[in-house]
Amino acid sequence: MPVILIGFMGTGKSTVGRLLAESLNQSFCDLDDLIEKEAGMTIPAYFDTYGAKAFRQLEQDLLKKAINEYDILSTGGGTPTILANQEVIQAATGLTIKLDAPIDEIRSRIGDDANRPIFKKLSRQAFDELKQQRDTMYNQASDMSIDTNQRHPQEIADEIKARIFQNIDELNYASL
Ligand SMILES: Nc1ncnc2c1ncn2[C@@H]1O[C@H](COP(=O)(O)OP(=O)(O)OP(=O)(O)O)[C@@H](O)[C@H]1O
Ligand SMILES: O=C(O)C1=C[C@@H](O)[C@@H](O)[C@H](O)C1
Ligand SMILES: [Mg+2]
Repeated sequence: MPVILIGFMGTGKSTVGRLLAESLNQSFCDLDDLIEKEAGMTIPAYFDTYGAKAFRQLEQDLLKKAINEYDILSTGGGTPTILANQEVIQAATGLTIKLDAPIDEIRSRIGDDANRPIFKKLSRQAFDELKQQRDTMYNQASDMSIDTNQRHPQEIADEIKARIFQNIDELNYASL
């Protein structure tokens, strides 16, 4: 069953997705990594060179491709904020899971990581507001939400694994 991880930047989508794929021995794609590979440059360099609109278009094109190719897909923090991407995610047959964390925990996790152009450019207040605004979209696009605060990424991957097996059991039971 394909798993799509969504959520605000710094909630651990890339970290947990990788661990989950390793533990299930399934294929994994990190959409941001795929974008960087395809573009031949880092995301901040892509934003600086081509702008946010071009970035979102490339992200959308690669989301459509990757969603059918991989078992576990970690999206970028902004992926579900685009309507067309929400539709692609909702049309996928797997489980879409929102990862979450309190805003101060997110701030301390991403700290001065220069690889997140949106974080770098926003004031503290604007960053808080962006999370609130985006949370509504993540909630709409996901089947379940997991609070990652004070939890090791491996523990979160294990919880997702348990939820996947629970889901498969329920589907099998329903088809009896
Ligand atoms: N559960 C956790 N507890 C503490 N630190 C974490 C946890 N999960 C991830 N981290 C750390 O937080 C930082 C951001 O994690 P990660 O890159 O996985 O987030 P992301 O959701 O993929 O962000 P983005 O949307 O920007 O791609 C990393 O330094 C990672 O090691
Ligand atoms: O929150 C966002 O809009 C982003 C998050 C990152 O994963 C990258 O996709 C990029 O930096 C944009
Ligand atoms: Mg990531």
